[in-house]
Amino acid sequence: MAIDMSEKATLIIKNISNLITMRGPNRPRKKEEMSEIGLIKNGIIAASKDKIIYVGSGDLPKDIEIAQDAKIINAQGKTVTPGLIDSHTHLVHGGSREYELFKKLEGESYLDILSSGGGIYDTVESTKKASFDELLKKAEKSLNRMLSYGVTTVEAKSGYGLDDFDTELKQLEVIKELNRIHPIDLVPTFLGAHAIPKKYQGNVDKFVDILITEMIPYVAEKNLAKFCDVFCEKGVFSVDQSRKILSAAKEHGLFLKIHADEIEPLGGTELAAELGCVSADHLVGASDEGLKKMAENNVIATLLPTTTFFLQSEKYANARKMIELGIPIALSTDYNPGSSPTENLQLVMTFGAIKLHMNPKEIITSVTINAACALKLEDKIGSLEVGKKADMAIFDVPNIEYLIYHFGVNHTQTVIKNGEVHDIAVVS
Ligand SMILES: N=CN[C@@H](CCC(=O)O)C(=O)O
Ligand SMILES: [Zn+2]
Repeated sequence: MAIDMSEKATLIIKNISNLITMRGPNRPRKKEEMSEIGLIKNGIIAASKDKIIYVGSGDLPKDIEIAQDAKIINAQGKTVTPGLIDSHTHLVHGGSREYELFKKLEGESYLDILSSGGGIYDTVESTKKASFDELLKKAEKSLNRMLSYGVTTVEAKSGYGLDDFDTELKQLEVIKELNRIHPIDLVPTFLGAHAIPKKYQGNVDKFVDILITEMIPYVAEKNLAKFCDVFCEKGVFSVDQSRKILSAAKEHGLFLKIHADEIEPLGGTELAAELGCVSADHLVGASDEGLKKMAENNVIATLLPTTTFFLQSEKYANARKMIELGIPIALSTDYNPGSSPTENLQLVMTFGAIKLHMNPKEIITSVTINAACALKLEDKIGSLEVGKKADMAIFDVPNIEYLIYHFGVNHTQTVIKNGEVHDIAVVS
């Protein structure tokens, strides 16, 4: 096992029944690699402040110095994984849309609700009305929940201001502030192209122009986002409009994501391959041709099965076909007030098994190293290896199969973020 003896251990987790390291190359894992989780039985892991300095089994080598006030955790009977990564969320928003669930139960579709001025537009109004502090407090509560589920890094999008740039910026500033005050690391994404603003419904190209010439350059220049995203969907942004927006973002140095073929097979998957998006997300309606192109161009598929569930759709993304084609998969909550109001990534993992037919090892890969790659953070997080961040979750479960099987509850006992210990109240 690799070892760094230059610093004293400040945290040791020992007697770990199942230590899931995810060790291996710092790149997206595909095909059979998605089932290589680097399991160590009777594992031990040591960190010096926020960095991992040792990963192995049995005892710590004698030559590692232990700090006097080192924290030692006994993880007998437990399972330890890299801190989970939620790589697609709409974390910062005002209000809620519980009424929409019941409209959908009465037969209205998500896109019907959106085209009649509800859905995302409803949240745009609530987010405009909410103060910076109100948005901050609400998102902080969600982040606390996410941390409690074992999540240590979260992507967060704007997208509830649209043409109201001040609201878009307010969301991005809230994300920046949360990054400062909350243990979870946040990765900001600009999603001004989340719906056609009501004012531009007859003139979408004008809004695309504003996005390209004003909003994206400003967001990039002020370093307010790492990624740019577009909702490419029937009745929202077309493939051509999405191409224009994402190409401009690329020119301004932003990495790309796309909400692609979520409901209708429009061609967002093909566009993701053409532009070299880091990830294409949703993909329920993706064409076989589009998927082949994604595989050829190393685009990660971020799948969001709780969204499909909550939209009450019969058809889920074809994860097995994607894995067969060599597309790396990340799994995420898509936490948002309309189509996936849950912060529970453990629940998403269960959906990964039951609805996407992924095996437990593929599922763990999808919420650790592949999710890290979907955020371009694979050099820092996603696996437990010397030199990487001390971000880990200790689950009170005998194996990862159990974590996925006993569903809808929280199995986290302790979360380690940047080497800091956060105890989570579990019922045992
Ligand atoms: N589909 C577009 N955006 C979100 C939903 C946002 C909302 O409904 O507020 C999604 O990824 O599911
Ligand atoms: Zn989304």
